[in-house]
Amino acid sequence: MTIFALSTGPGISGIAIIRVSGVETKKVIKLLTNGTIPEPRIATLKKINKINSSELIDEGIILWFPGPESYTGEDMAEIHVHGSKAVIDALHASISKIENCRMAEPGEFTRLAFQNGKINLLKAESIADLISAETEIQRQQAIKIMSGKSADKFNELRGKLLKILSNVEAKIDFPDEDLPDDILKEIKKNSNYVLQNIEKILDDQKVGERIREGFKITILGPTNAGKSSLLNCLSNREAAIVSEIAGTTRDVIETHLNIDGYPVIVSDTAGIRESKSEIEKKGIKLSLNRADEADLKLIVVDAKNLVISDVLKGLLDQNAILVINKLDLLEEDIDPEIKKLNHVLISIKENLNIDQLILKIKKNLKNKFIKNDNILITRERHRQHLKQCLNHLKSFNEKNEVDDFDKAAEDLRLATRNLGMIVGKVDVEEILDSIFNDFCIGK
Ligand SMILES: Nc1nc2c(c(=O)[nH]1)N(C=O)[C@@H](CNc1ccc(C(=O)N[C@@H](CCC(=O)O)C(=O)O)cc1)CN2
Ligand SMILES: Nc1nc2c(ncn2[C@@H]2O[C@H](COP(=O)(O)OP(=O)(O)OP(=O)(O)O)[C@@H](O)[C@H]2O)c(=O)[nH]1
Ligand SMILES: [K+]
Ligand SMILES: [Mg+2]
Repeated sequence: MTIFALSTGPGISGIAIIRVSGVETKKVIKLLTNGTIPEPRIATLKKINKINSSELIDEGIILWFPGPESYTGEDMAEIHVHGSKAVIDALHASISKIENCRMAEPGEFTRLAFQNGKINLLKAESIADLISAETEIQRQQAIKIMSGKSADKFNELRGKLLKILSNVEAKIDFPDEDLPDDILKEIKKNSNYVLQNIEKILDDQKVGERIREGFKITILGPTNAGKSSLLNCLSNREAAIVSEIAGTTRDVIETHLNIDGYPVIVSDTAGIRESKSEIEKKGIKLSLNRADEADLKLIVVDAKNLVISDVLKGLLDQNAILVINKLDLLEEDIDPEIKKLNHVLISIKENLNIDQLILKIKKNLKNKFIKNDNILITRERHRQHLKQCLNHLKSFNEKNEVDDFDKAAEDLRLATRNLGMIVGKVDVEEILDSIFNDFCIGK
């Protein structure tokens, strides 16, 4: 099957690129240009006609990449045309008429690249991350993984396990021969090395995932404290409705920010109070769920009504900042007990001390992004495989008895398999759909 898709973004653009991959690629070029195949990898200007007609669609540039030296490893072509809906539609319609040509699924070009051994699974995922990167740090992380350092590390660890496995299997094949002491020592050394490396990689404060998905800040507090006002103030736009009516916000409202290159998702939530309204109660439940997931909580309270409920007290941990708002209305001193908490006094109305709050947020953020190791886990999938690997390795280490060699070998095989799945070295067919469905079309 030959696939094709628009690889540049949708909407009007100066130029659009349609990519083709598969055995019929040459035929597609010939039929569209009524002519010869350009020199490989040389941009060549051509008149592009409707199939089986001399009606001109557009003048465009054709790039011909004969397989296997192409992105997917198959024969490929790029057709660069003017980026209008009409040109793209006409081109799509023409290519669809050619036998065995169909529109590509999301991520299908990259899936082919993986299946044809051009790239490993980590690289495929990081290409998707690079395409959706919005901030500098997200771009750097994606490029780092694309360059292959993490994959090298996982392959190195897997290699060590395979080495152990071959020794253990030798013992199973020749049960009468004891493993020499130096080999037993080597096995112990290597399995501990892998174990410690994985433990170190897992002990990462989820930095990689935070960079990929965004650092989660949740605004919480009693009704009318100014939570929605704070969201609007931080994101510089009217994202949420502000009113003097208590209970205005019911749903969670999110905005995406870029703070010094760090991706941040700020959520405004329903004010927390005793409520009889079923809708409001649902909103409050959502607020508390968000509090659980947050990397940082901004607990907003009204300076003139400084009672902190038990629920809010429970949320004031080391990942929380107490934001005392409406400083402009404050007449008396603040309770010294409250002053002991990690707090900041602001007025959104008078724009007082907002910079202090942002500084505090940045400090918290930067602390969370510190990481000494180069190996970054960017997805839950990687974490799960590493945890499984660790469990099997621990179970392997517990088996010292001579009779347990069979079971030990099985533990090792499973540990090795889980490491292999991260990079895509072993059969991962069942997880490919879920990985590539997140891609955009044309990639
Ligand atoms: N026009 C265009 N720009 C693009 C891409 C593309 O496909 N087309 N890319 C798409 O991702 C990225 C560049 N990545 C690419 C990766 C591999 C090959 C490729 O043809 N690889 C062959 C030959 C390698 C070589 O000659 O060095 C191969 O791996 O065998 C092309 C682009 C970004 N820019
Ligand atoms: N005086 C004063 N009023 C403020 C300040 N910040 C917000 N307000 C007002 O406080 C009221 C409530 O603000 P909101 O942002 O809607 O409060 P909220 O916490 O989102 O309220 P709910 O969504 O109902 O829980 C509005 O009338 C705001 O204009 C401030 O710094 N000073
Ligand atoms: K309100
Ligand atoms: Mg609100």
